[in-house]
Amino acid sequence: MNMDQLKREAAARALEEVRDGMQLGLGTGSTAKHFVELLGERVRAGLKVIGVPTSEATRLDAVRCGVPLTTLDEIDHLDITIDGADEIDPALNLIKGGGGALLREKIVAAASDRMIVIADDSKWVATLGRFPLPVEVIPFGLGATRRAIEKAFAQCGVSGQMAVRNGKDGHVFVTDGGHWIVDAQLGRIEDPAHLATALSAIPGVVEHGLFIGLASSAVLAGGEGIRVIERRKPKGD
Ligand SMILES: O=C(CO)[C@H](O)[C@H](O)COP(=O)(O)O
Repeated sequence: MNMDQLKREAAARALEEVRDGMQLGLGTGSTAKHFVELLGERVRAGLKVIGVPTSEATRLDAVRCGVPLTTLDEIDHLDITIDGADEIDPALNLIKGGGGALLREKIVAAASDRMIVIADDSKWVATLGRFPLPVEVIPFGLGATRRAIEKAFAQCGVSGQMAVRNGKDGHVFVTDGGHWIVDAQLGRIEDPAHLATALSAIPGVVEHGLFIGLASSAVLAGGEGIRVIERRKPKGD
C-alpha cells in the first residue's frame, strides 16, 4: 500500500466514529481531504452531518463533495474534529501547519469535544521537532517578532534556522487569515508545552503549530494495519 492509500485507510477508520446528527470540524491537508471525500460519499447516501472547514481549500472540497457547512458563529460546539498532522508524539502532542492552516485548525480543534488525528504512521515520532515548526506571524514588525521568537527558543533550550515560508509561486505564502508563516528547524523539542506557552506570549505571533493536549486519539495507518492510540487524560483535564 502506498502512502496515499494509508492516508485514506486512516480517514476511513475515523469515519467509523461519525454518527448521524454530528457537527464536525473538517481538517486540512491530503489526509483530511480523503476524509472529506469519504464523508461526502456517506452524506450522499443519507448521513446527516454538518461541517466547519479549517481552510478555504477544505471548504471548496466539502462543497464539491456535497458536505453541508456551517460556521462557529452559527453553532456552539463541534462533536469531533478530524484532521491530519505533520508529527505526533506518544503524548499525542502535535506539530501542525505544514499546509498553512494551523490557525483555523487550532480554533476548530479547541471548539470540539474530541479531535481525532488521522495519518500514515511516518508521522509518529518519539520527540517532536524534526518537522519545521510553523509559526504564524503578522507581517508588521517581523524583525522584532523574529527576535522575540529566537529569545523564546533560547529560554526553552531549542535553536535553529528560521525562514519565512514561500508559496509554490515563489512569493511569500499568505495564510487564509492574511498572515505569514515562519518555519523553524528545531530538530528536537524536549518540552513542547513550555515552548507553546512562550510562543503564545509574543506580540506579533498569531498562532503556532504546537497542538498541546488537543488530540483525543490518533489513527495511524501503516504496513501492518491500523493502530488507534488514545490520549491518557481526557481533554480539558
Ligand atoms: O496541519 C496541516 C495543514 O495545516 C496538515 O494536517 C498537515 O500538514 C498534514 O498534512 P497531510 O495530511 O497532507 O500530510
